[in-house]
Amino acid sequence: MSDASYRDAIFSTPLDRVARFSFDEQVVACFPDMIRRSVPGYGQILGMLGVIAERHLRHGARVYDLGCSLGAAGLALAGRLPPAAFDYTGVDLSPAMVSRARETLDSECPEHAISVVEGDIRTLDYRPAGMILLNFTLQFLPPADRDALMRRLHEALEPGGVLILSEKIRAADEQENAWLVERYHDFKRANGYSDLEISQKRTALENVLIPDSLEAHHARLAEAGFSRSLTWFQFLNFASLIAFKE
Ligand SMILES: Nc1ncnc2c1ncn2[C@@H]1O[C@H](C[S@+](CC[C@H]([NH3+])C(=O)[O-])CC(=O)[O-])[C@@H](O)[C@H]1O
Ligand SMILES: O=C(O)C(=O)Cc1ccccc1
Repeated sequence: MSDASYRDAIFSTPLDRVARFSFDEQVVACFPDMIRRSVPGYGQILGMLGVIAERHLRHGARVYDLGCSLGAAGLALAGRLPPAAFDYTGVDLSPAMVSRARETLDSECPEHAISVVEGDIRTLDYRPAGMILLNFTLQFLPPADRDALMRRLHEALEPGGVLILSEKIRAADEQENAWLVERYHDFKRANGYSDLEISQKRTALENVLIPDSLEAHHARLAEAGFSRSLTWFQFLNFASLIAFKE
């Protein structure tokens, strides 16, 4: 397997039938480029994970990165924290993502305690953790499965632990939502995506990526038992929340 990364051109030519979006080999091969050009604030959020961990993570505690894809959050943490500071477990359902993540993390941060598990975050057996990351992953779960997962994650966190939840969001107000979605498409255009790419990817993501509103996220976190949550980052219709376990 090569570790080359390609420019995302998946939706650049007209497709007879646009298939449901999936995290297959084709997506894995261009994923770093796709996510950086498609998620406003992605790099800034990653950069803050280590900063937040420095303030909130008990020394040596476990960090779960759920839906870790290529392990970018693990790399970001390892770039800022020494090896003894944390024990990283990345989890992803896509075998193609998991094998690439293992290769990258093994070669980029051999000193850090890092493991990557292929599995479904809905059924994983969680061990106690100091920090749980859901960086643009919850949005891909069926909405009916989201509340139960959040309750299990709250249970797995140690007292004083934090959960970081980054998501594409839907504004509760329709007019506000339409403006954010239009400017998001402008953002993608400014990053080199054509109208065809934007519209075919939108079709592929229908009923696959289902955004909630910020209000729904905060309400779910409260119901799961988190004593406090706040939105620490927003750029267009993408946001990141932090939730605290007492
Ligand atoms: N049930 C599931 N169980 C495990 N993994 C899942 C599941 N459903 C989806 N995934 C995985 O969640 C990841 C979502 S991408 C995360 C980016 C990363 N966090 C990053 O910081 O670069 C976000 C995006 O592409 O917008 C994919 O790798 C899926 O295979
Ligand atoms: O590209 C989009 O339209 C998105 O919503 C972001 C995204 C980024 C990477 C994979 C799937 C969705």
